[in-house]
Amino acid sequence: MDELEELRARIDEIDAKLVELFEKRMEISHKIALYKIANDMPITNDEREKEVLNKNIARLKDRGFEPKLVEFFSMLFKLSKEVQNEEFKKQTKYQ
Ligand SMILES: O=C(O)C(=O)C[C@]1(C(=O)O)C=C[C@@H](O)C=C1
Repeated sequence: MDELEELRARIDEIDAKLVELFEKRMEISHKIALYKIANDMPITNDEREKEVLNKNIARLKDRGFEPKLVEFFSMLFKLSKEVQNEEFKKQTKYQ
């Protein structure tokens, strides 16, 4: 295998793990939506988002990636809240 092929094979392995974890995160976010609906809570919790973001920034070995990680988590929160919003809409439709 030449170098590019090898590097792409490593990216493919990482992507497979990312997809698995992404799907798990979204499923848990969906469960959180059900809890929030049952307990009359809002979708967004800015404090929790800050906490999650800071905890994960602290895990970086190379702080140069911090702006990229901030973007990555902003996208995760956005998609997570979209999943929750879809559930909220479903539940309020027939009430
Ligand atoms: O922890 C929550 O309350 C969630 O709904 C999960 C989550 C997340 O995706 O991490 C999503 C929305 C909130 O604004 C905060 C965090």
